[in-house]
Amino acid sequence: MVNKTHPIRRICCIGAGYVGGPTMAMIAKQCPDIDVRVVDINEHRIAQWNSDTLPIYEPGLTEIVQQCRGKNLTFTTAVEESIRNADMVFISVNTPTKTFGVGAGRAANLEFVEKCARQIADVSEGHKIVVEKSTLPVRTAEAVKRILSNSNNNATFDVLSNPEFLAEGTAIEDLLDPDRVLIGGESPDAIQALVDVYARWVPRERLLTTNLWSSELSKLTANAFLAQRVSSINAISALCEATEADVDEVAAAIGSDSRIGPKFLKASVGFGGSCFQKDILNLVYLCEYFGLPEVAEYWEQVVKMNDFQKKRFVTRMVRTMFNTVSDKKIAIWGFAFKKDTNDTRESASIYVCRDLLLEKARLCIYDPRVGEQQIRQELEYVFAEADGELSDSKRRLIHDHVTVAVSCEEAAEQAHAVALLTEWDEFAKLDFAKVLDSMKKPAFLFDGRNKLKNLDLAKKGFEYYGIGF
Ligand SMILES: NC(=O)C1=CN([C@@H]2O[C@H](COP(=O)(O)OP(=O)(O)OC[C@H]3O[C@@H](n4cnc5c(N)ncnc54)[C@H](O)[C@@H]3O)[C@@H](O)[C@H]2O)C=CC1
Ligand SMILES: O=C(O)[C@H]1O[C@H](OP(=O)(O)OP(=O)(O)OC[C@H]2O[C@@H](n3ccc(=O)[nH]c3=O)[C@H](O)[C@@H]2O)[C@H](O)[C@@H](O)[C@@H]1O
Repeated sequence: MVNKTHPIRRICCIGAGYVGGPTMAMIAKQCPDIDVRVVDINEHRIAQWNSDTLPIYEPGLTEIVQQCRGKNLTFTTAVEESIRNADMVFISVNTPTKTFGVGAGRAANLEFVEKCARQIADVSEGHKIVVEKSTLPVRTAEAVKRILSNSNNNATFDVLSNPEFLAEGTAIEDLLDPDRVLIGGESPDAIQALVDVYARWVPRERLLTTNLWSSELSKLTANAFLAQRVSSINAISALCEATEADVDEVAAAIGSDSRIGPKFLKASVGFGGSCFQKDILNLVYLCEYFGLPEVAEYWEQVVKMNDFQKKRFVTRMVRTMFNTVSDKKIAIWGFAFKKDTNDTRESASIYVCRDLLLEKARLCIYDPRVGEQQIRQELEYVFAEADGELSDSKRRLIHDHVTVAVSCEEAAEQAHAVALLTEWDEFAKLDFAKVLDSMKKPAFLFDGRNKLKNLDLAKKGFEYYGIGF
């Protein structure tokens, strides 16, 4: 159906999530001659993509979607038809950590990727390029190729790996001006076809081409290195608190060494997000699988340090508040895993809230982009048993001890403490005299992002504690 060296005219992306949606919107914007179809089995999500309120919050995304939707960008549940008509099919489905069976808690669950590959094999005709956009364990393309080789209609395929490096909250900036786009593959024609798509707006020298396995492994490695930097500075933050050093000063001092660099050295209550932990655990699993237990242990420490940092934050709160937070009202400012996103997956807030609830604190949670239902779902999920069931006692604990506020001020009203857990800019713009006035005294403020550090809140009457000083 498609000549191997033809330019790409029709793209189908399976998975309308945080990656599929923005990535395809950017391709549609930059390539008006390419018809881009984003498909998903989740009807609700597709309906949201077709509405005025997109399923994900990402600065700049709505404008691009509105510009292209109805022209060369379509969101649809017509999965098979869209695959059949495409020259190039991106697989951008979720690859969560396995929760059952072999590799549970570590390996990536590739069920959804495999289903996509089977569906592509079933419905395709002629020749197609299949692009792995999801983050996958190294050597996954081998399995994808084997599945595709059993096509119903003798279709032929090239498989490429094109991992995505965007960060949430800055997805549009990252897609518009990426440090690099990585394309791994075996067929020079297929690689060139994808290079030609990105070359419409990304300078050629930033389009890196590698073999399949390097590309797959580079994605896991990039996330592992990034997360390692956060865990490293967080480890140092604990030492700073014990020694009167200031972690932000240490970060600035080491970051000005050009070999270290200043980015990703912000100490925090711990990294969150759907990928860092998942991808490192996946790397750990792979290392164990390939008989490299020392390498596995080395990387696992990054996740352990992150867990320690979240626990340490709660322990410090409890100790500071006279060793008990039972029945104390604590305002939680921020539930998303970072600012400028509505994503709460693996957010440090979830774990801080869980541990405070186990101490029987009363939580009043506010996040500018996360609604009550999502907050309650995350808390129910974190308290669920291994079989996914929530016990009555835990349901009651959440029900009786959690309220959700519509503003920071409301959350802080009559609170014994505030815990700032997401670095939303609006938190630094509050009238802190008013906040102080409304709180119980001493008014404790635990800043898990050092967001308010420069506001001299200690001088203004708060008992102010940050990270790493
Ligand atoms: N969230 C992020 O910032 C980044 C994520 N990634 C990777 O990209 C991949 C996707 O991540 P997200 O977009 O965050 O996931 P997501 O969970 O937001 O979206 C995945 C979508 O795929 C759909 N889906 C699953 N199976 C399907 C099937 N058989 N047919 C049609 N639709 C199907 C789901 O319904 C869901 O809407 C993951 O591998 C992730 O590790 C990579 C870079 C950044
Ligand atoms: O594969 C992925 O999913 C993506 O994961 C991260 O992106 P993301 O998780 O969206 O956001 P980051 O900006 O990396 O932040 C991750 C977490 O680390 C925390 N963080 C980050 C940087 C820092 O200095 N300190 C710190 O605590 C953030 O608050 C957040 O909780 C990577 O930055 C992306 O390149 C990658 O594509």
